[in-house]
This record gives sequence, C-alpha cells and structure tokens, in this order.
Amino acid sequence: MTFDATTQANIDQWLNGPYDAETKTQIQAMIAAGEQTALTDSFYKSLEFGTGGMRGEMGVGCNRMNQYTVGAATQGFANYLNKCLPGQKIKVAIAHDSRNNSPEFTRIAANIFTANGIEVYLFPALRPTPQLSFTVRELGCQAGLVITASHNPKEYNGYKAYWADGSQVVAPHDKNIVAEVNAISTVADIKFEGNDSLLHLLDESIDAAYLTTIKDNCRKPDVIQRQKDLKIVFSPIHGTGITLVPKALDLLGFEAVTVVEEQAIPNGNFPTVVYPNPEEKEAMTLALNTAKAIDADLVIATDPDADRVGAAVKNQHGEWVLLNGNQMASLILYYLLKVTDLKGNEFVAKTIVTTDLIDKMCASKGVTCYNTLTGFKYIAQVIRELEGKEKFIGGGEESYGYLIGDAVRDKDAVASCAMIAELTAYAKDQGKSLFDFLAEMYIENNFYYEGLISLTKKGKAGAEEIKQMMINLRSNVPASVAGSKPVTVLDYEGLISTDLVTGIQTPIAVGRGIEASNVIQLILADGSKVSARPSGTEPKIKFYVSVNAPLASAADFDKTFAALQEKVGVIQKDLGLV
Ligand SMILES: O=P([O-])(O)O[C@H]1O[C@H](COP(=O)(O)O)[C@@H](O)[C@H](O)[C@H]1O
Ligand SMILES: [Mg+2]
Repeated sequence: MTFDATTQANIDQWLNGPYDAETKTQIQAMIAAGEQTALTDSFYKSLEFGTGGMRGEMGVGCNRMNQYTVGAATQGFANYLNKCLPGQKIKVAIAHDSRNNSPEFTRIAANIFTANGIEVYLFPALRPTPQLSFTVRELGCQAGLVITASHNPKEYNGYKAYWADGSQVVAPHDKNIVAEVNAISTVADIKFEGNDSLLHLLDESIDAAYLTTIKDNCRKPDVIQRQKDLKIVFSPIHGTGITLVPKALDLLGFEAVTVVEEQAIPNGNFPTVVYPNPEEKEAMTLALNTAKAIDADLVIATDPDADRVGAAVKNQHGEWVLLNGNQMASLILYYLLKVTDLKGNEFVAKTIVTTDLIDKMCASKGVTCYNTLTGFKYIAQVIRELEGKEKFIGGGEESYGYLIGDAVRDKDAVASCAMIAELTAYAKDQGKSLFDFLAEMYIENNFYYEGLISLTKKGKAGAEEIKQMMINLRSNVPASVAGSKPVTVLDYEGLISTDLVTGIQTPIAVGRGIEASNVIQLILADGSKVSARPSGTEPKIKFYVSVNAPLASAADFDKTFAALQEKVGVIQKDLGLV
C-alpha cells in the first residue's frame, strides 16, 4: 500500500507517537488487512469544524472522532479561551447525547478543561442540545460544548462548540479555535488529567429553568386548556428528547401524550431505525403506527440531540402525511405572525435555502425576514447583532430546525414540540386540523413546494468529486430549466449576484449571517429557485429546488401539489440529478 505524503506522515505519527497501545494495535490491524481506503480516509486530513461543529465517524486516526481528536479540540478550545480572557474565571457548560462513547468523550473534555483551570458545569446525564445553549446563557458561561453528531448515522460522533451568547461558534472564534487546535503538534500537549475541584454537576434546577422558557413561549394557554385532550404521539428516536419533551408538553397542559415505547430508551445503536433522523420517512414509521393505532391528532419525533423535530398529521383524506421542514417552519411562523401583538420592530430569521414563503408572509405583516447561510449559528448571529434593537419572534430552516424566542440560541426541538402541539390545538379549537391550517396558509400566500436531493460522496475521493461538481455548476449555467430561463445567479463563494438578462453584477452584502461560502443559487424567470452546496456536516452535496403556484381553494390541494411535484421533478431531471 502506498499513501500520499500527508496520510503516510500522519499514520507514522500515530504509530510512533505517545498514543495508547490499543490505538496502535488497531492501526496495525488495518495495515495488515490492506485497508487502503479506510486508512486514507482516517488519516488524510484532520477533522474540521463544519456547519454544526466537528463531526466524523468514530475510530482511530486524525480524521476520526476518538479520545485524541476530542482531546486536541478541547485543548485548543481551552487555549483559546485562556488567551481571549486572561486572568478571568472561565466557565464552560457541557452536555452530551445518547450516542455510543458520548459520556466518555464528555468526561475527557471535562477533564481537559479543568486541567486548564476552567470551571466545568456538567450535565450528569444526556440532555438536549438546545438546553446546553440555554445553560451557557443562564449560568453566564463563556463557552459550551455538546458531544453529539446530531442525526448522523450511529457510526458518527461530534463536537458542537458554543460561545458566551449560547450560539455555536462563528467567525472569528471558529477559525481561532481551529488555529489553536492545529497548533497542538503532539498529544503530549493535551492535558488529560482533570482537576475535579473545578467540576460542578448540574442538577434538576436547570431543567426547571429551561422548561420555564418554553412555558413563556406559549401564546394561547386558554386554547390548550380547552384542547388538553389533543392526542399527541411523541418519539425521541432513542435520543435525548425523552428527558424533557414529555415534561414540556405536560407543563403546557397536554394530557394525552403517548410516547413510542420501543424508541423511548436512549440507545446509541438506534436499534429500531436505519438513521436516527426525523427527515427520513423510515425513522417516523413506529411513531406513525402508534398514531394510527390510537387515532392521534399529531405525531412528533426528535433527533438524538433534540434540536430537530419531524411531524406528521392527517390530510384531508384522513391519511397520515409527513410535513417537511419548510412546511413546519412556515406553519410555526404563520401562527406566530398571526397571534403575536406586532409592535413594528420584530424580525424573523431563516436560511437562504429555506422556503421564500416565509419571506412573503413576513412582508405581508411588515416584519423583517433575514436570510442567513445554512447553520443555525448564523440565525443566532443575527439575533446577537440585533439584540436590544429589534425583537426576534422566531426562526427556522428546511432541515427540521426551529426556534421560538431568544432564550435559546440554537434550534430547539423541545420548544418546537411544544409550539407544534400548541398550533395543532389552536387549529383543532377552530374545528380544523393542522393540515387545514397548512392549506389556509397556501391559499393566502401561494403553495410553495420544495424538493431536496442529497448525493452521498464519501471519503477523500468523494470530497474531490463534490468540489468538481460545484466547479462545473459555476461554469455551466443552463440556458433553460423546466422551460424557464435562469434570470439571476447568486454565488456566495465570490459574493456576487449576476443578472443574467442585463449582465450586471452586484455584490452580496456580508453581515447578518452572510459571509463567503460555497453556495450557488439560480433564480428562474417563473420564480422557481435552485440552490446547490456541499453539506458541512456529512459527506454530501445538496440540491434544493423551490417552486410555487397559487392555490385557489382547499379542494385544489391535491391537483396543485401534484403539478408542483412534477415541476420539481422536471427541474431535477434537467439538472441531471435524477
Ligand atoms: O446537523 P444539525 O442538526 O446539528 O444541524 C446543523 O447542520 C444542518 C445541516 O447542515 P449541512 O447542510 O451543512 O449538512 C444545518 O441545517 C443546521 O443549521 C446546523 O445547525
Ligand atoms: Mg440534531
């Protein structure tokens, strides 16, 4: 086997450096078995910070999640905090999800922080990611950490890093932390021996404080009181949602909540699903079966770190249908815009690949809608920049993440479950279902339909292929897509918007959650939109297509939906994606 120089140097370093015997034995076994691709993918680079922190498969190597990469990340994070805040008492809050090795990685990180003189506030057991964001703010910590790979497959783990405002780190802190991590040249520089006198275990009072913020989000307690029998099926999909979602629903007054028993116990092997991701239809199957058995009103399911939530309701034919992230983000904001007493300084935030239906609804209410890069950290950045000037109502993104109010600065599936239950109760109180509510929203604003295609391209070879696909897209803008001419290209890498009709180029403004990023958007003459970007959390390239058309009445729902689905299919075909 031969490797490129970097891969070989990294393998040699791990075989000869001060790493433990088990790690070395595993590397030697891979060499003996001739695992060229696995070795390359494990050693060709170091794990990087992406859209949602650092994420990778667990295993040996500098490009895998293990005690050394978690250790280096934490030592770098600690070095940066100590440099930024010299002489200050620094506090960091840490939580973890239900994944295999999450408690072990958490303990390693806690030890390294305390070894570097930093006070650690640790959740003694698994907790939702949004609760960590809340805790950082509540305890006045300077930083936070969650050991989780969110909804990724079970082989993965990850490292979500937070700053003092409760948001995942953005520039300049993200780059500065990475620089500190890269400056660690040997594992001997990592202080693994903790100082327990700086370790504080969090207790249930922090659960109560967090749940209070969810109660504060509630707009219509009287409606919930009347609809307390709303039948809700909830699944935590073996993750952290079990710790607080049932409590949040109970606190709001919902009395008919059924937890999907087979998925209630946290388990890092996620034994009842292929992927623990509520975006996947398969992951929702057990919850849907439970709902059918008891004739429920609503199904909700959270991902392992409980920042995403999937939902299902019955359509006008009584069939269970899954609502996607664009639909749910729109529904939550439709409701919030309807029931909030608007004073004129409110705003909403969403990502550039999330449905423009939200922009339209905000415009009709005179509410500003900010569009940010993908990553809830950018939505949090807008909230931070506008703190004290404008009031954040809520935000959301197509990948099943939503936030209500600003007590938390990351997407919050616990608060979202409560809000989705509330708006379903609100609809029911008017003799409607959540699906009727969806149709009403489309009748008022147009029926927006979005389709996402994600192509998985793993390892070093896959990363190169994705890079090339983005280059090709930039150099080959099609003359026509689904019979409609592209009129504008937005290239966020060069931060340039090009009017294809006049040829005029204008810069895309930086700030408010926008910076240079490898994303291209194509706007078609008929208002359709295509976006392409490499995922920052998984080895994937993502293509988002958005189309819309008027919806005359609820009776036309199926016809309009079919036409829009067909159109998305044609666009995807014209772009060579299907
Ligand atoms: O994975 P999570 O739920 O932590 O979420 C993170 O990653 C998602 C997918 O990002 P990408 O398209 O780059 O893979 C983003 O939409 C989300 O804003 C971010 O917080
Ligand atoms: Mg998640």
